[in-house]
Amino acid sequence: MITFEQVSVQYADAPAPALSGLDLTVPEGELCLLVGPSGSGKSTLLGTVSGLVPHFTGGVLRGRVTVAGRDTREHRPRELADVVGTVGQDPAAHFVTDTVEDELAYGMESLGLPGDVMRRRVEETLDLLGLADLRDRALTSLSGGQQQRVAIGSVLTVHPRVLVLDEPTSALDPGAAEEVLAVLQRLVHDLGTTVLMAEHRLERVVQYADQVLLLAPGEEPVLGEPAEVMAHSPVHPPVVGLGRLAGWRPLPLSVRDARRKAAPLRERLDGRAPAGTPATAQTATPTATADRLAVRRGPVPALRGVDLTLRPYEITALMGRNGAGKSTLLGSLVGLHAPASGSVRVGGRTPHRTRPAELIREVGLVPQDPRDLLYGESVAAECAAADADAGAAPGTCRALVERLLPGIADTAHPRDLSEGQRLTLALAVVLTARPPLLLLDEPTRGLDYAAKARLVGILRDLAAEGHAVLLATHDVELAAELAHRTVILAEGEIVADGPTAEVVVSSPAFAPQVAKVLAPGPWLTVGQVAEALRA
Ligand SMILES: Nc1ncnc2c1ncn2[C@@H]1O[C@H](COP(=O)(O)OP(=O)(O)OP(=O)(O)O)[C@@H](O)[C@H]1O
Ligand SMILES: Nc1ncnc2c1ncn2[C@@H]1O[C@H](COP(=O)(O)OP(=O)(O)OP(=O)(O)O)[C@@H](O)[C@H]1O
Repeated sequence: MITFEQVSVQYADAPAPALSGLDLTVPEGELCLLVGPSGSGKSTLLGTVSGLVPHFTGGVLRGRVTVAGRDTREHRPRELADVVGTVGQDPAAHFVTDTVEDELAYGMESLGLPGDVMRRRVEETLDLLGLADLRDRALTSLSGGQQQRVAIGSVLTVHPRVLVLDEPTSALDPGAAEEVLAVLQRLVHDLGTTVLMAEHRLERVVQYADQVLLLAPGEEPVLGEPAEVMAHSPVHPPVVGLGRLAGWRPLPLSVRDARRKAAPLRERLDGRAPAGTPATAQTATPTATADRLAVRRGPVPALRGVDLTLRPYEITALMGRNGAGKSTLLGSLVGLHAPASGSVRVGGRTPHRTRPAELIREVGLVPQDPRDLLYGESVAAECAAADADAGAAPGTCRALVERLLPGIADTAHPRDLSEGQRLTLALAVVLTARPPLLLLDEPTRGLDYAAKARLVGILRDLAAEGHAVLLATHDVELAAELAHRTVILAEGEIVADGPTAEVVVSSPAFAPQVAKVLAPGPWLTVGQVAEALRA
């Protein structure tokens, strides 16, 4: 269905090709998962299929890519729209209408489908993606995850033969991610749709893949059975890490398969406990507090009666369904939203009444879309500005970028960076200021496991020095790895608040893979298990 013949892509000014030597076929009716480190060329590869590369991105495409027999270099994306549906990494950037319902219908309208078919498919899709209550809403008023659902829905309504999806679950809560993947699997099995999908959170997707295509810089692309590729892949989900550690063959790809093999490991671990996270200073003066905080976003009561205290030395994960109010809470802590009632204090100040120049000494936010923070013309300029704003020694920000994700060019324009590279830059800009309170909104989009591990290291160091960290995330593995404490929001209210191990294990939606495999044991991460086995 999709063929690549000797494909390579070279962007202007880039030192090396983003993609080279790609020679393979994705058969009809299969779900092919594209994996590889940040910046390895996944989005570029997807772009050659949807026609965005090189028509919209620039650069030179060599070789030939065909989809359903059409050469993507000779057909612009519009002329491929009846066969290929594409969801990019930044859904909001590609919306063409103003409301949810119009957006879902738009693709069908441009293909001239009959009105009754359009009506039916819009209704089906609203239900399928949990969007029925939002049908009349302006797209700009949606939360990040709600926008991503609309973007996925708008390509599903067209029933294209090929779906090209770039990190389609990155902003989705765990439940929604499972639902979307179940829908995709049904399209593959029942309608013979071909799906090509890039994703970093392999724990969510690898068990649905028929084939895995691994890209790694400087190495030949590898296409194969998921279990075979995972046995050697540098990026792999926790269940595979556990399987490799325990020597399970064949390698399990799902929690269910791993549980079947786990009895001996559970016995070996019996009577041991994970090394506890160091106790935090409960007595320290709070860094920030919310007191009966209520915030409205338009007509929506986004936060209701929120009581929260954030302390130095503590890393807190903020979790909850799409639209639960996570971004709103982070925004309130940096003064973006005034309380409707109740109060919020950060470093003794009231954020929405504090001048930005003063507030940045108290609190820094890495927003859900890192573009909101980046204005420079190059990586070097952005870093120099960050050093100056923070009064940090020249080179501080650049060193942080290098530590998080090595190899990003100084001269690159932030606009041209891969998703993970851009997030890395935004993280470094905020970390340069070393504010006492650090807020991160979904900080692992586009990041591979190695970059995530380095981010974990940096945040742990900051917490150990007395910074308070609050991260809103759908990444249950990250929360398990990093957070001392987990707070769960539901419809604007806090419904759970306690030590991460207790909060996440008691909830199937938020439990990490290792906890599910080794339940009822107290284990959350592969690292904890490895350490216990060494001891
Ligand atoms: N339009 C462009 N101009 C110049 N360089 C680009 C452009 N788009 C991407 N690149 C570079 O090409 C390389 C591959 O980027 P790509 O977005 O394909 O990676 P990726 O594997 O999708 O990364 P991520 O996992 O972070 O999304 C990166 O080094 C990136 O900086
Ligand atoms: N301008 C607005 N008008 C109406 N409703 C809004 C507006 N802005 C936000 N909302 C709603 O407020 C609620 C909270 O949004 P918020 O972005 O805080 O959610 P979230 O928990 O961060 O979600 P996600 O996980 O999807 O990022 C959502 O239901 C959202 O649709």
